[in-house]
Amino acid sequence: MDSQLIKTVNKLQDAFSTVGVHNPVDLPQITVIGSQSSGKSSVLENIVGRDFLPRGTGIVTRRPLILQLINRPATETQTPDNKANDYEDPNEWGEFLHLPGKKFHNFDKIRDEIVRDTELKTGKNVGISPQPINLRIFSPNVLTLTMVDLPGLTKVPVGDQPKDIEKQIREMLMKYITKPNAIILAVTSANTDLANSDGLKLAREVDPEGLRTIGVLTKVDLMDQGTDVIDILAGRVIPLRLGYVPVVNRGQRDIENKKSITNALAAEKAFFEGHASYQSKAKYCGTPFLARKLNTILMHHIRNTLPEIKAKIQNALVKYRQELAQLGDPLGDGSANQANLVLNIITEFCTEFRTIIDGNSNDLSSFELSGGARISFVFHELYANGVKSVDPLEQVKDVDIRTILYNSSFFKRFPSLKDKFHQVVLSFFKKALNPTTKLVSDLVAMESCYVNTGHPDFLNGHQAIALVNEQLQSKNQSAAASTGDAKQERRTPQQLALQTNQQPATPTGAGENGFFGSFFSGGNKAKKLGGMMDAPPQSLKATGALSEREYMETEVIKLLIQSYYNIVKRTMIDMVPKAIMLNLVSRAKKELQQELLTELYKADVLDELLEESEFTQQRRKECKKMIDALQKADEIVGSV
Ligand SMILES: Nc1nc2c(ncn2[C@@H]2O[C@H](COP(=O)(O)OP(=O)(O)OP(=O)(O)O)[C@@H](O)[C@H]2O)c(=O)[nH]1
Repeated sequence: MDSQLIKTVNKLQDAFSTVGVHNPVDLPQITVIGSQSSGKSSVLENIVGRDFLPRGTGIVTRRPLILQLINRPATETQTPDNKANDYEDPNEWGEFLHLPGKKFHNFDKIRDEIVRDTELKTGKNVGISPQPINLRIFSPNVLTLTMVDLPGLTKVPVGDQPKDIEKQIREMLMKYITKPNAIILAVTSANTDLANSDGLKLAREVDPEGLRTIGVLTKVDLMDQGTDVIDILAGRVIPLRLGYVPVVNRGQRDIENKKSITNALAAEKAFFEGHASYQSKAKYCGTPFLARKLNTILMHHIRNTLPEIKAKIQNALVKYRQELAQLGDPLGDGSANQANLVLNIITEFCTEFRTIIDGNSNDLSSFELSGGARISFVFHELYANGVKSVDPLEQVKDVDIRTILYNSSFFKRFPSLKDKFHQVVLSFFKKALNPTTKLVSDLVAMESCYVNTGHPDFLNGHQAIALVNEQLQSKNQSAAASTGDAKQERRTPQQLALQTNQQPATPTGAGENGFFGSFFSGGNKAKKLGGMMDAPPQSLKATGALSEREYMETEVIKLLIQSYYNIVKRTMIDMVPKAIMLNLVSRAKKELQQELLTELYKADVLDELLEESEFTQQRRKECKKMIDALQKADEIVGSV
């Protein structure tokens, strides 16, 4: 049952390794970290009992190695205890996930394959890669256990290694050890100061209380005479809840002399049993104890986390199934589905378009805003205020955003359809824009070619003169206040008449066609503005001070022009949005759908339009793979 649990997690690990995308379930595993040359590979090899890891200088471990050890009782004839590394034991073999079905009985070949596949993914001797190598070792001599060997923490890049190699390695290790279900095996050589241990320092960042970190002290044999690791083991230096295990691996010389692991393990046992400091606790020291301890810890950990893993698998399944449903099924070429799909997209698009337009025209304030902005463009002085008053979110409602997102996800799936849609809609609006622009410029031309002086809102001559007179009077009064009464005496009788709103018999020498004539005569008030300007009553002085009469004439003309413009502005404000509504908006509402149908709903373009984007095809594959893996995982955890 116990090793069954670990095997279950191994199967889960495999199930997710094939997916190639982020594993949604954080599986319990032992991650090995430590500085370079601290002895990580030696510890792993001792646990396995065979030499199979690459050795050399620099960063040897450049990709995570997920090592699954599976205890399997010997089924073949007895094999020697102390075998050479290339001894092909029928009871012991390794299998790589990337080479399914191929059994490696020769452990030298396992090492070669690790080197080969590492170089394949990362290049020779250069970078590191987070893509793991999955190796499963079956043996009667191992305890069922899963460990992840990670690159050693290094300080200085060597050779052509990237300059930021330290950061890259750190980030990769962090990714593994941050997961709450990771048990951290922090390897530190006993002949260095524990406080400076890179592995322990990193572990503390993610596990500050030391709840899921196990310390392994290597090179205990290399410690100075008279020193030992007893204080560390007793938790008096850096306490860890899971404790420390001291080990003795083969030294460099042992490796050069091809000392077998069997002999090395025997030497380790003898070392602890014969050492004054460790003799009494020898059964808590050495590699076999470490392997048993790891097996127990991992098992407990898996048992505790299994319910949570089951729930996570279920949740992830739901999520991926939903996403797959949203991506839709791949469409067979030329199927009736294609035509339906395009028809649906066109209908939905046009319905949304109309809803947005109708929604805005119902909402008077926002309609005025869009109409107003357009008019402001025509009438420059309103423009700035109009633009300033535009609140970009006023017309964008949450539901519109969701609609656009929904539509764009459709379009994300079919990029050609999106391009063609865009083209058709754009050219439709371009076509509709011509008559709209023509209508608006005709409106402006109509206003500029003829002024209706009989318009009920148009200021008449009497009112204009009275207004100017008032202005003049207040101007004179303020001048008199500063220079005495002399100025006031200069007022003409005519001014006085104007001031009392009396109608003078002949306004300042203008004839019947004169400037004020048409207003005072009370005859046909409709006159061409050009005609009014054609015969100015007096030549106005271009320079120098104006006489009061000249001043009055000028002011009256200005007032009349203003009055005329006010009427035109109101007309434009009223008419331009109507012109736009008529030729652009209503027409689009009525005809856009027909245009889209004519251009896009054609058998001969459907295949091209519905070519799915790379993203959709890729993501569908990923989702399917993930669902397969999760279903397998669900079955695996269901069987425990
Ligand atoms: N004497 C002695 N030497 C050891 C011990 N553990 C490791 N070594 C030696 O230390 C060196 C580094 O050991 P490795 O196991 O390669 O260390 P590593 O941490 O895997 O190194 P990288 O993968 O390069 O980071 C080798 O020469 C080992 O023989 C030990 O307990 N005692």
